[in-house]
Amino acid sequence: MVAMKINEDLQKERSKYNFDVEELTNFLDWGPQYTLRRRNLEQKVLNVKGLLDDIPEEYLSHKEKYENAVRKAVLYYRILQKENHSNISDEEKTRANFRNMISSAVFRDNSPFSLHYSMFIPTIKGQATEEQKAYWLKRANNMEIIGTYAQTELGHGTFIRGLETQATYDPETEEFILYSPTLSSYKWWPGSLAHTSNYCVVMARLFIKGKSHGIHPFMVQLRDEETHMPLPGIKLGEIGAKLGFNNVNNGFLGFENYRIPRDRMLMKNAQVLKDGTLIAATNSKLTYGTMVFVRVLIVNNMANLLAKAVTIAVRYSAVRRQSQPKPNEPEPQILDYITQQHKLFITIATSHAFYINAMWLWEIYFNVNKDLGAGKLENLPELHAIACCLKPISTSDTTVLIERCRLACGGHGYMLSSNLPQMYGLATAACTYEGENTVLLLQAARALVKAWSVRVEGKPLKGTMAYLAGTTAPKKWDSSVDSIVKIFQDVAIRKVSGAVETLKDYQKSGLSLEDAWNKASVCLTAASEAHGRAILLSVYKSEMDKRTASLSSSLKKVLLQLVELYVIYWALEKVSDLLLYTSITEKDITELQRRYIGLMEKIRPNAVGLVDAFDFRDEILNSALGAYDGRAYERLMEEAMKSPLNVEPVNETFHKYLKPFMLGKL
Ligand SMILES: CCCCCCCCCCCCCCCCCCCCCC(=O)SCCNC(=O)CCNC(=O)[C@H](O)C(C)(C)COP(=O)(O)OP(=O)(O)OC[C@H]1O[C@@H](n2cnc3c(N)ncnc32)[C@H](O)[C@@H]1OP(=O)(O)O
Ligand SMILES: Cc1cc2nc3c(=O)[nH]c(=O)nc-3n(C[C@H](O)[C@H](O)[C@H](O)COP(=O)(O)OP(=O)(O)OC[C@H]3O[C@@H](n4cnc5c(N)ncnc54)[C@H](O)[C@@H]3O)c2cc1C
Repeated sequence: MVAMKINEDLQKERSKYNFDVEELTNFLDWGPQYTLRRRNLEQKVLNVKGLLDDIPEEYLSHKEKYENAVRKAVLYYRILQKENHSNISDEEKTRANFRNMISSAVFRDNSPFSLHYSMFIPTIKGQATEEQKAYWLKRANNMEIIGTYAQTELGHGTFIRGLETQATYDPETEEFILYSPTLSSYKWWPGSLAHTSNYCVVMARLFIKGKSHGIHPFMVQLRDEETHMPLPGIKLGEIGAKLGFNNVNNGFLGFENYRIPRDRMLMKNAQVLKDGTLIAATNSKLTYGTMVFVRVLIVNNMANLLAKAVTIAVRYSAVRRQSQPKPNEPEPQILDYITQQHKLFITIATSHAFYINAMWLWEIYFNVNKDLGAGKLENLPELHAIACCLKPISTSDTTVLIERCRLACGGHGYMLSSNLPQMYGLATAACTYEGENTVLLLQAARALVKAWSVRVEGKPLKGTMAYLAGTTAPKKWDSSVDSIVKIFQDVAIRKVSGAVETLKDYQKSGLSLEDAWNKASVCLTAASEAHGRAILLSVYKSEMDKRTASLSSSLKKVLLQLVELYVIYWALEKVSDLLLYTSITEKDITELQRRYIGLMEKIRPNAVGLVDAFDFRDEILNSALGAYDGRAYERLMEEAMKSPLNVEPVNETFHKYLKPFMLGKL
């Protein structure tokens, strides 16, 4: 094997760590056994020939990009499918996949099968009867069929109750007739829908004997299994080029009186009997189950995206030298600039905070899911409320921080070969999909307003809302990490009480609840954000205290420095709230700022170690700037040479246009 030549600056950085990188990797992976599993899977995938692109995706046309993505998806998912067949529970599978990012070695812009795994299979699991599962899950797991989740329509994404696609039951033939009555009722957006899937779960409005019974899921065959032609009555196509997700084959779908048998309605929660009798679900929101599952997944996914982005930006910042602050001294590594550390170290800490919160959220999800299996629904609203805070906060923070990582790489960060712009595209999509962020914060606000009325009635509050029973009196400032975390709860109490007051005031002025809600909605989303931040901070702190107990003291110290950095960063970001609701003074704020700078100095020697511990192989980073060896300039040049424009020294446009133009002939 040829020894890898490592950039000297990076080599020096790697001699400075004061913790064990492998120990941190194991910690982030949820245990060493999962590190091993992840690495084995990565190796298996990377051993497959033809999976990695010779020509970068971005030089392909829209059509070629899709075709190349499908070619790779087939090779890639065959391996994944074998892994998923191994005999482990969903809970175990989740842990094993927690930091699985190998797909980003294969696709920079997501995959045409991602909806099959992230939504189609989970919907069958969550919405189908045992009998339906036995049939459909087997086919889906074997990838005999490829599916997607078709909910959003041209006219409605957010407002599910406004969906127009009709599923009318015909008791004569025991069939549902699917119909798209308007242009706005066309399904629009589902990934894989355009040319990849041959089946999908369609969310449609159920009509029985002329009466509407709300939205229900239906398993629908879209294409002939042999020829892949759209079936008669199905209108399918692709929605066109997007900011990102260009491998994902998002499509549109309309129905012209398309008939499906009765047993194609997924009937775990609600059933339509042969004679058209409807047995309604115990809770109509059970139909929204897949969305909750994906919202939970997203927090973990954002932690992974951030980890990748910051690995690239920190390694690049260690090899990049710029400016000359001290005369006659060499140009410093840009990582030594405090402003650069301010951009990057919070990104490392945020990734940890999201990992820890995602682990915590997964446990809640699995417990609630077990309860649902036993017919117990009482913890579902809380899970929904938490997901409606953490999904928006994690996606919007990730979007901001990936952009910050890109800016931290200067001009080179603007190159697609850095992979940072594509990661931005993936993160910002998540602010919209699976429930637009503002809309979800407003859902969480409903739960908070309800909780407030429970408090007013003097009844106990449960779980993540229990702290809302605390006093609304101004808080004495105390700068210990534990106290600041607690103060974020106090800020949330004040914001919730303020939002409820605003809402009530508008109602008292004569507005309807709906109009008052609309007028108070900026305060309401701010209250939800504050509640979400309070959860994020307290879970990060308390879980880290718990989980680091068994770690070496050196690693524990580094991890707790990041917790402190995160807490102080947010205290400074939200200083206006602290000034409003606590006794914090200008002197306290200056002290916090100094402490924040001091922490960055402590973290600085470990910066490269911290990102190395994310343990992303170069293929996964897929970036000219972030490779382990730090040869950023060489790779930028290698990538530039892949540009199709560099194939010939003179482009034909010279003869066709430039020359005649310069000679005044054009
Ligand atoms: C295991 C293996 C692991 C490995 C797995 C494999 C790994 C794969 C790799 C993974 C990588 C990860 C990345 C994935 C990539 C994905 C790609 C992109 C996918 C993008 C897909 C999409 O983008 S797909 C469409 C999503 N489209 C929405 O997301 C619509 C939002 N819109 C709403 O969601 C509703 O429209 C909205 C607003 C609630 C109002 O709904 P509405 O009008 O019916 O309700 P109202 O407002 O009237 O009422 C509200 C009352 O309902 C209660 N409630 C409402 N929802 C509830 C719920 N879910 N559960 C319980 N309760 C609920 C609430 O708590 C209120 O309760 P209360 O009344 O007591 O206050
Ligand atoms: C990359 C990508 C992939 C997707 N994949 C799928 C898929 O596989 N399957 C699928 O079914 N769908 C998919 N979607 C669709 C996605 O779920 C919707 O776009 C999303 O739910 C937002 O709905 P919308 O587009 O109707 O936005 P709108 O609801 O129209 O939002 C527009 C604006 O209106 C505001 N707004 C809307 N309602 C309210 C309200 N009640 N109060 C205050 N403000 C409001 C929003 O905050 C936003 O600012 C995908 C979308 C994207 C971008």
